[in-house]
Amino acid sequence: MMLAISETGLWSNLRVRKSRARHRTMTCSNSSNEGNTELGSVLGGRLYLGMDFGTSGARFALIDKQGTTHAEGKRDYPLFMALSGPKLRISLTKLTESLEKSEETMDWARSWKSTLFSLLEDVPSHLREIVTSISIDGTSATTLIVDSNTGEPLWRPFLYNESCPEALPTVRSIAPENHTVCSGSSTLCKLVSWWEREDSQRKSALLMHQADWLLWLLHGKIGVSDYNNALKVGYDPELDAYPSWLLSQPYSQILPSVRPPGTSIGHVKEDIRSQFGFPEDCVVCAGTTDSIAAFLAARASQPGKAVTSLGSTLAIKLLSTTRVEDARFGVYSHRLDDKWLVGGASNTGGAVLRQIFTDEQLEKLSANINPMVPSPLDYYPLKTAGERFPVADPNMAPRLDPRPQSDVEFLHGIFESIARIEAKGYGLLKDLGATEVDEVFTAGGGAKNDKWTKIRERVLGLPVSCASQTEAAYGAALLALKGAQ
Ligand SMILES: Nc1ncnc2c1ncn2[C@@H]1O[C@H](COP(=O)(O)OP(=O)(O)O)[C@@H](O)[C@H]1O
Ligand SMILES: O=C(CO)[C@H](O)[C@H](O)COP(=O)(O)O
Repeated sequence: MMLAISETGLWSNLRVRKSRARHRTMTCSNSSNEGNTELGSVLGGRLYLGMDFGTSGARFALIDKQGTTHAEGKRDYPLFMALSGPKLRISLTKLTESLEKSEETMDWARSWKSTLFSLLEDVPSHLREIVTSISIDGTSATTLIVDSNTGEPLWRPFLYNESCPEALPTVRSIAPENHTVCSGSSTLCKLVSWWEREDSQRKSALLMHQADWLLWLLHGKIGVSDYNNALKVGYDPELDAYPSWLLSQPYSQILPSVRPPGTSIGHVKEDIRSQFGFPEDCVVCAGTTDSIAAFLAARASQPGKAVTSLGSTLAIKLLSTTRVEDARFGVYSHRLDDKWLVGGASNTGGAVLRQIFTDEQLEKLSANINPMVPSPLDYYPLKTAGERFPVADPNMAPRLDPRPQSDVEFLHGIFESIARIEAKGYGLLKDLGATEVDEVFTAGGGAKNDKWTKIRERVLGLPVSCASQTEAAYGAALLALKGAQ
């Protein structure tokens, strides 16, 4: 039995394109998006819906064939606690303790499902009627083990940055040396960890990623993933198949099927279609991961161009003609059509900032930073112990001292230290043989901080600019557009 402690799905930043109003896409340069705003003039009369399920909240973007945004919105994840059985009569103290440990007892699947349907409600109903296709990106390696008959989770989800090092010896014994799955936070380590812990439910179990499961709620064809989300369970996007060393394992029976991102999986289920007023021909398309969606949104198409997602975490993606992977450093390559998105994801990033400063404080303090003067402070900003990239060390400790008296200096030191991690990441990709980076675009909440951008330009020694679009949801909408075509 589930007890919903509180539903805090806050409605924020819903920006609907008003007829005859000028619409402003969410860009760093605040360029406006000129054009006839009459609904009837929506190019081709059809719209494409992308949803991004990030670390701290979810967003949607609704675009037309030309890429013009017609509506966008955001929801924070509501807090559902998975309290069951006699604990229902727990004391307030126990409940408070549970809330404090909310990450362990949070009912994430219920929160994501609730957020999905809240976001669909937030899409203006008159626009929903002309939505042709939908796609979703989710945090990479966020893993659900569900009942293949009902889709109900059999276990709590393993989050993207969760590590299962106890499974590493088994995974290393079957995978090629330094393969992408040879990291404690890989999906395969999470699968092996569950498999070795649970034998009663193996027969009906099915592995799905966060984006796969949310898309399944819309199309109803269980067990379909994409080759970006499936990379970290061991899918080989070059072979376009699971490798034999994985298929020969007993748990390969619970792996999902895999499609290229953006390909149509099927029509929206009838109950969902009638509940939200989607047209009969509305299709649901295979998704991707959040940092790849952010890369797609930036529309960087030449090798050497890169996108740094400065969200709760720091994920870098470099477009390369060569594939590179080395789990010792948390480096792997995603396939993007005929090229490779080489990169990795660090646990440093905005989540550390959010532990210390509010967004308003970040704005105020940043105004007093001189980005051209290097900070002498040498931190390794992490929320908790454990790092994935450019060092794969599940025990790496956060380093955020000494803390200076001045919060401006403290924030400057954090920005500069994260910039150094970013620079180390790009340098590592070059050393491992990837195409050398020549320009970095930025996505995510940190993209709007001009002072941080200047610090990063100085530390990277490269031009750093704002992506024309900064939202992963926009990238997911481009996938939906691709799927419809
Ligand atoms: N002005 C700012 N300067 C730097 N970082 C910021 C600023 N405003 C918000 N952030 C950071 O952006 C992060 C949220 O970015 P977002 O892309 O929404 O994250 P995610 O989707 O990964 O949850 C927060 O952790 C916050 O600390
Ligand atoms: O940090 C993350 C969540 O925000 C993910 O790890 C990020 O998506 C990087 O993974 P991938 O490169 O597979 O997209």
